[in-house]
Amino acid sequence: MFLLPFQGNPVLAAVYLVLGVAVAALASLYLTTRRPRLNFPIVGDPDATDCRDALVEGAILYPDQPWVLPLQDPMVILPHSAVSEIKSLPEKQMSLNKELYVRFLGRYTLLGQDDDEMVSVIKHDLYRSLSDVFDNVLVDEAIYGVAASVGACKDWTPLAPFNVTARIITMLNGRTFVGLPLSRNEDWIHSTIAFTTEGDIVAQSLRPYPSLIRPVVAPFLPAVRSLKKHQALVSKKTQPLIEAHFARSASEKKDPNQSGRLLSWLLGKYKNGTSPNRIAKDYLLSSAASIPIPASLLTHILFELGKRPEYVEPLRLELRAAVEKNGGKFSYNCLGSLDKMDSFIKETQRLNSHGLIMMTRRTTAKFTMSDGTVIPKDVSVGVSNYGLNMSPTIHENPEEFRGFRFSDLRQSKPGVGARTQFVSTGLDNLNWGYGNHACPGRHFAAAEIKLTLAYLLSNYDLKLGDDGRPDNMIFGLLVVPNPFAKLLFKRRAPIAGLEL
Ligand code: HEM
Repeated sequence: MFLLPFQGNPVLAAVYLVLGVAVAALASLYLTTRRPRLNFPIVGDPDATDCRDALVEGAILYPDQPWVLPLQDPMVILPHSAVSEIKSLPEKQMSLNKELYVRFLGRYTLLGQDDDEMVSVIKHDLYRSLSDVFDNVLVDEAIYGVAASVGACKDWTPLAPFNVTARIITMLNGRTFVGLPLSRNEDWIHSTIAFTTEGDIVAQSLRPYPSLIRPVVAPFLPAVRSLKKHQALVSKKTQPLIEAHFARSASEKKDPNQSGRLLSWLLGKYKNGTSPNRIAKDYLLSSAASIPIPASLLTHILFELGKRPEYVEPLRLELRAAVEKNGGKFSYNCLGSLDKMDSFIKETQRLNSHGLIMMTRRTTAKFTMSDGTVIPKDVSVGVSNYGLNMSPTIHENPEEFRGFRFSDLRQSKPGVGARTQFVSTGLDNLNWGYGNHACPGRHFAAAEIKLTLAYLLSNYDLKLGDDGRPDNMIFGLLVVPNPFAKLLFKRRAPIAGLEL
């Protein structure tokens, strides 16, 4: 019989085990740090947590050529002119999913895993039915969500706006995606929000380990276990809905009042059936895209309104006029009349965009740019969004917050209309991305944000606390509002047609 050298000797076995792990760690370290050689200049401090200075410096030093931002996983910053070259490239050339999977450790966080069915449902079904979903599902849920999340506030009441907006957005999404009663289930709401915020903690806690070691370490990390728990809960709670869907007749499935339309559209894509785990994954991936970013933007909007109370009355006047014009009722029809609100939201996004870098992709094949520059395979690339949002050639006095910048522009320069809407995408506006991956949920997001803001403005006064408008928090490429900072809310007499 073949005998292993340590058999029967526990001390030797332990030595072999330690040696084995060390060799695996070294091999893994070698493999993970063995990156394609990048012959581009490096700009910025590898230890900086805020890359804005590097983006400004890089744009001055190398406006027309790629340079490297020395993140832990370095990123090649491409010149703005590259946007039109990369915007429509297929996954086999440049991949958004691969970038997400590698940068955010998708094996553990799910990010970057395949969710084509869900993307298609958001891009096509949800977009086509938006006005119907808005009037029959979202308005009712906004009334419930705002009242339940902000509360009575008879006197000035301090609340952390991110908690409020994340709950409201989660309820609006949930009502559209899975319907009542599940969408208001507290465990469901908690797990959905927690999944989207804890993913980053998982990525951060696992990133320092070499990739071969991560599967060994991961099961012991509390953050990873917690993420798995949320996944399991969503999977368990979705199962009866999936069974009910497949048991319903074709005519029942077409019922416009049927709850949880998005789930129904999604299940329609899985003609040969699917599993609760797969649906949970689709749902959680879409939640990662559709909860933190709109909730953060709404939070920034509330902070900006607290800082600039002079905008509140003009926005309320516009709301009142829109509702009156629409027969005293707030519905999807009103959104087209909310020109100032659209501008205020877009200006807030411009100065607080969640991404300092956009068009982030990973090359899945060698890529030769039109000027002959070669980007090797397996390289992370992106374009400075901060540079565009702060560009004086695109925005007059870019440092200045002008809430009605875009509505004024639309008035004074007829013809710029479509390009300056909040939902517009373009070469000069990457806040939603651009090209084949441009955010497919942006029309839905804009509708949710306007709806929530309308009910908040109508029913509450708000003001900043003594500490003023809190600074944003910057983590590498990401900008988030301070989730702990508070705003004060107080109930007011509502605008007719926008009561809670
Ligand atoms: C203010 C809110 C939002 C912002 C600023 C935003 C922004 C973005 C950006 C920048 C991208 C990447 C585009 C690219 O790299 O070219 C993206 C992708 C995506 N977004 Fe959004 N998003 C928002 C809300 C939403 C919502 C509400 C949904 C779902 C209903 C959603 C679903 C998605 C999906 C599925 C993708 C991936 C698209 C693909 O793989 O092709 N987003 N979003």
